[in-house]
Amino acid sequence: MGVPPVVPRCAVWRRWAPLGWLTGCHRSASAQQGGTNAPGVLRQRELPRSAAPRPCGWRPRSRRALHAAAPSWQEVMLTSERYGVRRLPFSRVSDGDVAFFERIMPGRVITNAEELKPFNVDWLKSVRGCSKLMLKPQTTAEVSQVLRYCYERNLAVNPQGGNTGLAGGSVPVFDEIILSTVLMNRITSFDKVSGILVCQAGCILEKLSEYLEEQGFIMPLDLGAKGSCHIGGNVATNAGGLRLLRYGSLRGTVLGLEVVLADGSALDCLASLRKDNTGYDLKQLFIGSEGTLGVITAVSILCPQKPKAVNLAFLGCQSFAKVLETFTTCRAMLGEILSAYEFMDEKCMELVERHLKLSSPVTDSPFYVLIETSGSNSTHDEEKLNNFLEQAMASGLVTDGTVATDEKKIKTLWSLRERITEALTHDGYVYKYDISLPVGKLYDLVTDTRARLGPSAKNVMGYGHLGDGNLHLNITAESYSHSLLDAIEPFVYEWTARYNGSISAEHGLGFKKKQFIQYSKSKEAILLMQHFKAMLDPKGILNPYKMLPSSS
Ligand SMILES: O=C(O)CC[C@@H](O)C(=O)O
Ligand SMILES: [Zn+2]
Repeated sequence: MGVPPVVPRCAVWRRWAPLGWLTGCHRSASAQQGGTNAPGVLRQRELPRSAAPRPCGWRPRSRRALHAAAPSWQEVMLTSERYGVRRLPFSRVSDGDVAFFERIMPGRVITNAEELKPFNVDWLKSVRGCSKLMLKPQTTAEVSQVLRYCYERNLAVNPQGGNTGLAGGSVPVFDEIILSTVLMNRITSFDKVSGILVCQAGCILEKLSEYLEEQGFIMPLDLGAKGSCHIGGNVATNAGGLRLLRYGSLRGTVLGLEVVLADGSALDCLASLRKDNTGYDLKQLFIGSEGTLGVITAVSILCPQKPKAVNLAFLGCQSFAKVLETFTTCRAMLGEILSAYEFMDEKCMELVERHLKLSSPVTDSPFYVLIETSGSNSTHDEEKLNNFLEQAMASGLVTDGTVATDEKKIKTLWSLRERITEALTHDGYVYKYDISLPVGKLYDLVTDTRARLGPSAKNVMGYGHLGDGNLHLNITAESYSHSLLDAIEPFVYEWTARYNGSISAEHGLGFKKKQFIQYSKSKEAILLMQHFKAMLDPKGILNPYKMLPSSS
């Protein structure tokens, strides 16, 4: 990637370069990033240009690379041992069960222990189950058959998409049958007039994005795990991501769902309507239910028009107060074209540089912000952005920065933020907290946690979706330790509850946070959730040990 020679380099303060240039003293990203995760390499368009519905189950881009670099499966302690969990009295998978599944989906029944290993461990290598069976249905009818059988036999089931979850919700705790959506990867329809996409649950988010982009649309959500995560898993966890500020949450953009319930009955709520006020909105029950109420098999989702002009500014700020002020200023000055406002602290930058060999495009600062604009008129958008940047500069809100309009350069800048999670996995064991807070208090939690843990933590850092009031507080240590965990929890949850925050903004509760739900939900609300669970899944076979605390 060439840097325009006319741009002043490495000055203490640089003038803003014309939009579309990456300014400053960063080294060539293409020479340094390498690896299969490098932007541009990973997001090559693989889809043919035809608009016809097609499967979208291409090989995920990033999980392989990450798994290759991380510790081996055997090093991950069994969840049941680490957390002292007792197995519930479900039946155990018998040879007869395997024979039944082989009959209904020949060749798509995995019992080989080696093959099963990656699906028993989460992406973070923090929880591990010991499932002996994975099933790969292709149709809703097959999911129905499987669940009907499991329900009768009292066999526990762990629905699994791309296994990119960060709260331990996507892998078994014991020997639950893994019900993978990996082969449910067909796009059913896309309506260019309404922008409504209907697809199976196992479509990979990035493949959907590529498919839509060919037609002038985008997915309303975007996240770092896009190369592996499945849309069904996104909906099941109500994933937020980088575009929520602009397009809202999946609770608004998902228009319909098809779900198979625990007893195998299929619930068709796959509406493709913007408006539908006929009775309770049942699909909302399954959005964010983390596979505990039903298995999502198909999704109908409203997709925005692809913006014609996208700009990304990467800026350095001297304090968190300036990060906040920059946000209010840019919201006021950019208005409708603001599409993302993300922040990261200097620790995050240090770790992406050290572990991923990415390079910062700006001079070292205590905080960095990424501001994305998306609009339909590049002249108008650039003028607005320039005005904002001049003002931010003149008033000392930001002390350094760079701007990109070129798609490749935008991706390079985004990767500094998107790949923090990956960088942290190379730093040791990661304790992960995904907190919603009043935005003004967001970084205080990082500072207080850092002060509390002192040298017992290797690194404590904060980043996230500032525009959504969502902090990702991450703590690394050489290895997992009970005593460090005890120092963090419930401290972080109590702190969050004190400011009426949420202990899970977008990652869900999964296995790791289910016992702490009471910090964010009232007793009555939890009880009602348990009633819903008991009504829809009376035997509790769907994703047991997750999301809700045990009622006893
Ligand atoms: O790793 C994390 O804590 C956050 C992951 C993801 O939600 C992100 O925003 O990058
Ligand atoms: Zn996030």
